Amino acid sequence: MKVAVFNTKPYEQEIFEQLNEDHQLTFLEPHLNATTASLAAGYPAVCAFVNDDLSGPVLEQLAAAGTRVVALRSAGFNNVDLAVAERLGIPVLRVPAYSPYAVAEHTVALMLSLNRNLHRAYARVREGNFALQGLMGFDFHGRTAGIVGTGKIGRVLARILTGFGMTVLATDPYPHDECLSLGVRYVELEELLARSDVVSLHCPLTPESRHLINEAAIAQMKPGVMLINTSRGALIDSRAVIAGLKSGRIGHLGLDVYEEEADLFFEDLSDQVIQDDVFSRLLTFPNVVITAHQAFFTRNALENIVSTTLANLDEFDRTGQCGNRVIQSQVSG
Ligand SMILES: NC(=O)c1ccc[n+]([C@@H]2O[C@H](COP(=O)([O-])OP(=O)(O)OC[C@H]3O[C@@H](n4cnc5c(N)ncnc54)[C@H](O)[C@@H]3O)[C@@H](O)[C@H]2O)c1
Repeated sequence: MKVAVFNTKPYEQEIFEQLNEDHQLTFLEPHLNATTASLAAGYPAVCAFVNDDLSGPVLEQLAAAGTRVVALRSAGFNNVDLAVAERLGIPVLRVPAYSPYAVAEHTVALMLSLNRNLHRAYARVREGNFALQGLMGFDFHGRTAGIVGTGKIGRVLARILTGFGMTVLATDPYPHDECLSLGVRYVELEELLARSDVVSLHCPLTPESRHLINEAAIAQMKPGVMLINTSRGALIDSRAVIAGLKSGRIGHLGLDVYEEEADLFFEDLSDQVIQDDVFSRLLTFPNVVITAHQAFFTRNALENIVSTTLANLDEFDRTGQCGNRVIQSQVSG
């Protein structure tokens, strides 16, 4: 198929070129949005990433210019207006799993960095400052972790954290046998928030889960809680989290995602003034570590993303269908 691959970075292009056999791929640097959608004219397939805009108007433009299928290089699809895609007859394909280990391990990297102040220790030692004042952490062993969403990533995290000797609580509308056999106890969100020393988010972003962590949820958390979000930015109300950090209710915050990340992440903005005051405030706290949506970013995961994307396009090209198609009625419940 002729595929317009939007928002390509050199590291992905290299892997696409290694693994592609059958498709005519055109690599485009710009993000997909209402201004750039015209670049896809004449391409039956559009390949897009998490920070591309697949809202209704963009999908309308793509359909009018001949797009027949959208292949996402991601698991999440909250950037797609599925109702409009369905109405236009554009199937949306995704990569449901590429490496839950990559994201779960990055979650643990954030937990350990925050707890042991590695981000501050690294800078201090390079400056010749070998004092320990302010770097004291705590043993994770014996503490309680709360995992919100025990899907593929949450389950890997549960395995790692039980290995640390933590008590693991979880909340998920669909409790999983693997977690139960690890000794994970499923509780309501309120109990999880009240009892956990570490709260880590691994549920999808839906209209229901938007701002799941808001002022009221933060008020229920243990004083000094560590909050980690490697799922989707808008699960957290950033302004409420800033208030929680200022009051000390939140003792540590680790973010790999941010609700307004589309204008920031994946680009080098180091010589520009950041216009987002909420994000800039988050950067000022000593007990906050932010990474720019890199939890997925391992070679294993990228190879899986690319090979599954190509296989999705193959299947669609051959059969007009795809097992990895996102069906709105199956995800909105
Ligand atoms: N930072 C990254 O690089 C990165 C990479 C991949 C995925 N993600 C994010 O991680 C999320 C989890 O991925 P996954 O592969 O484990 O997904 P998954 O679909 O396997 O699991 C999601 C789980 O969340 C549960 N859930 C749904 N709504 C919930 C709610 N309100 N409260 C509690 N649980 C709820 C579901 O029942 C399911 O068990 C994705 O939705 C995606 O947004 C981030």
